[in-house]
Amino acid sequence: MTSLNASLLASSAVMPPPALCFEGVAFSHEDKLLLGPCSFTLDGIGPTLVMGPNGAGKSLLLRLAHGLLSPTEGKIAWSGEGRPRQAMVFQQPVLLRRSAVANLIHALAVNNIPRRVRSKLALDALERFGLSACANKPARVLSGGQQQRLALARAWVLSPQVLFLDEPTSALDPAAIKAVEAAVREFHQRGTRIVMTTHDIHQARRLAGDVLFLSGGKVREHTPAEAFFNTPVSPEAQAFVAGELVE
Ligand SMILES: Nc1ncnc2c1ncn2[C@@H]1O[C@H](COP(=O)(O)OP(=O)(O)OP(=O)(O)O)[C@@H](O)[C@H]1O
Repeated sequence: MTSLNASLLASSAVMPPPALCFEGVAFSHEDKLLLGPCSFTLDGIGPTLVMGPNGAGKSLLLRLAHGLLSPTEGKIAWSGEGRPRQAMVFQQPVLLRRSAVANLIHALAVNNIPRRVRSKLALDALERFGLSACANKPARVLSGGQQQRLALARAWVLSPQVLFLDEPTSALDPAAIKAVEAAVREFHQRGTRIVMTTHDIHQARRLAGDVLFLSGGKVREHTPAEAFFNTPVSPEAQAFVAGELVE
């Protein structure tokens, strides 16, 4: 491990992950309210799993939190000073037309990591994610599972304090899902705040520390995972956990 990663790791091990606070946040488009207004704070250890039916507003919530969209009302705040280091992994990985290792080196360069350590950090991350043999292959010819692991490796090299994952496993087979879930756990153990959407209730049971449940653009419930799965309170969450078709 390089001293750069070691020092980032040491700092994230002692620091609790930054808390995320939505205060009356809403997002409208062409006068149509799509999300909120919603207020909640993610200050537990997580991982936070964001669940709800299609169109509930899960991706919008993640994009707002990550800063890809601005709320039309309300405020999004982080504990600590400024914005934390954060990364996002999407359902379809967004990779550059270059080799796997070059994708990681590019991410390090964009984040001002010194040139002399970039190759070593990139190769270490590829090894960590079982991608050493693919280092020089074009990223876009990798399998779906390999591409998703590459997207995770790219997040990993940046030692994010917060990682958003938007349905990262919905296009993957069971073996690839297992690899992604193992990586999510490792980020979490490293002290990264995880906020992840999924449609897979079994996956949520495996990973969640707390659940944020949305339907119709509203946050219906935000509770520890055990309470959500055993004693959901809102009628929408009760129906969802019971396996009924919720709109
Ligand atoms: N940038 C945008 N501008 C306008 N409308 C949007 C935008 N992003 C999403 N929407 C709309 O907002 C609603 C919520 O979409 P969102 O993608 O957040 O749902 P979701 O819960 O993630 O759904 P799914 O489970 O199908 O991915 C949808 O009606 C969608 O069409």
